[in-house]
Amino acid sequence: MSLPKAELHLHIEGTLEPELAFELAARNGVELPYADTDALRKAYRFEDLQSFLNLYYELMAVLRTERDFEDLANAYLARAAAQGVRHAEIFFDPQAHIARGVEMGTVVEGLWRALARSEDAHGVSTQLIMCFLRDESAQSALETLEAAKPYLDRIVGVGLDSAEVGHPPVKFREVYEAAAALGLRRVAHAGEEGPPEYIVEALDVLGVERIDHGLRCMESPELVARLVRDRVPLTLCPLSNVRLRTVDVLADHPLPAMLDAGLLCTVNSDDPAYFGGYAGDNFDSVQKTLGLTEERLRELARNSFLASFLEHDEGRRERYLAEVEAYEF
Ligand SMILES: Nc1ncnc2[nH]cnc12
Ligand SMILES: [Zn+2]
Repeated sequence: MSLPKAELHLHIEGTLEPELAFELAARNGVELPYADTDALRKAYRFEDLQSFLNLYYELMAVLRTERDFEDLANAYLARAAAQGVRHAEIFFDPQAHIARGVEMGTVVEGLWRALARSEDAHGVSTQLIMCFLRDESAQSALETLEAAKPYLDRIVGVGLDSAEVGHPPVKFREVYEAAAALGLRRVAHAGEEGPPEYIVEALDVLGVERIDHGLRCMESPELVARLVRDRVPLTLCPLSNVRLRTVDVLADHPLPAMLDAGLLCTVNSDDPAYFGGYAGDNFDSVQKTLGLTEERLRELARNSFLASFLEHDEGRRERYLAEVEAYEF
């Protein structure tokens, strides 16, 4: 669906399509333990978040040079643009690269080469959000923030991702305080597999402005009331939820109930190469399977721009919002 939208929950490493993975593997002399792209695609059957993360981290071995990160981001931006994405706030996972001997500068500069010409090349404005891996130590997150200091003009905010359960937001209090002091915006994954309490903690302890996923807020009417009252955006990823078995089938997804409750929901792709669709595909799926009306779809698109970090550029936000209103289904 080409309805104009902002994508606010997108891991750039999760856009690595099998074809590009093999191309980069050949370019860098990296051996992949899969015979071909078909064999790799067959591995895309996940039991839960961890089983996905295992493959996600394994395939990152092919990303080694600035050019690799540039090619990765360019491929994503072209696909996103074709599905109506007008603005993308892009997550990246520096610790997963630094641990393999790929420096912060290689990652950020490589991504930046694509992002810097994205508006001209694809008509998509962009921002970068650096995520901390929550299954790594708090000390490692602090070191990562330190390593990012030379690149802060290219990074709008920080996020928190990877294996959720057992790694509550409070573990990262210090690094989020330091990030806030540096003027960085704050978001965090919470309530994907973890309990509603993690959402509360992300808000109260980490001071986040948006919750990534946040699905499990629906278990707490009190929390829903708070999220509605404070207009806290949730960056939902319906196809991801099905593939990672957070919901059994898309028809059971709580998105309609969440919209009815007055939550500020957005629809995003998370790791589109792995979960069967980009942003527009996610919109198509919820329209078809959940029967969302055109007015609801327009609301989701509007929300995506309202929840974006375009604050410094109100003119642009207004232009995007006008495009949403003018869109003809
Ligand atoms: N859906 C997700 N949840 C947590 N960490 C992630 N890293 C990449 N995708 C993720
Ligand atoms: Zn995610």
